[in-house]
Amino acid sequence: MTIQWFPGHMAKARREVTENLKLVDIIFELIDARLPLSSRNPMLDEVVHQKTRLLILNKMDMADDTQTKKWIAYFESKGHPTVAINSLEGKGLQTVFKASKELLKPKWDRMKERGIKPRAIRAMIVGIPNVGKSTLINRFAKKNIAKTGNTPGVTKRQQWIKVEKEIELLDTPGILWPKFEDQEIGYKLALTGAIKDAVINMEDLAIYGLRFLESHYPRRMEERYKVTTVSEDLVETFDHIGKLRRCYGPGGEVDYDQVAELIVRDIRNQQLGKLTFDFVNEYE
Ligand SMILES: Nc1nc2c(ncn2[C@@H]2O[C@H](COP(=O)(O)OP(=O)(O)OP(=O)(O)O)[C@@H](O)[C@H]2O)c(=O)[nH]1
Repeated sequence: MTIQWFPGHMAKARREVTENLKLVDIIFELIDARLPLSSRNPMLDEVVHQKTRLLILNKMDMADDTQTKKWIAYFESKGHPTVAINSLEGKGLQTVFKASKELLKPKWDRMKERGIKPRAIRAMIVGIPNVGKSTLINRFAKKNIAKTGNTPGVTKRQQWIKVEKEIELLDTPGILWPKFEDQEIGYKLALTGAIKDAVINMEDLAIYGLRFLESHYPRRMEERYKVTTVSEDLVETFDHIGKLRRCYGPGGEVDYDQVAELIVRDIRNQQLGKLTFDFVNEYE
């Protein structure tokens, strides 16, 4: 699903998240592990206020492991509990449960002290499009299909999915918009498939991708494309890659559109390995 984020849609999305916040004890902020800053919603801090929150770096199978570890340490140092998971294969889900229980223990202890019978922890997922919200919900749901049904006092279309003995998840995630303020973030989101190709110029994106590889993963670029630097004269680099990978037009000349698509596809399909596009040391 690709959403056009007009002001009206943004206001509606924000309103929905704010409404659902009242129903839950904890927010699972789903982030793309390849883009730990660029895939966060710029206003979520404001929307969430004091609500307990767990940062979940999803798609860890596609991200650079060294960077993922650094990002977890970075967020934790800023006071944000953080875990990394792979929703597609259901890896790391136990860390989500464990962290949720730990984070809510003080609240639950207080409830017990006041004689309130412990109930399940209620959670909701919030994240930008394509970050893996539905995949994670399905993963949770399949493990423990029993839906708990409508809870009194809760809008009837909302269902709670029992994901674990003591945890329930709202079956509708909160979808918020990504950051679009700068072009670089746009390119990063496009390289991970979070933005539709139609709104992006493929050649610009491929050039951004190559320059990113040159500065952050030069050895992998060399292995794949047999170049160590991106030439000032981009035609030279495109010609080189085009010949290497046989991207020819009908007349036998290098087809630059094909080259651009190939580079973007290679990056997205992990032909250059596991990549993280936000480098933690650039933000520290
Ligand atoms: N490799 C990998 N792919 C994942 C993971 N989680 C989700 N995906 C893939 O990411 C894509 C988007 O996942 P969705 O679950 O549809 O994302 P969403 O956040 O619900 O997207 P919207 O409905 O657009 O808001 C799908 O192709 C998933 O298979 C993961 O942990 N690892």
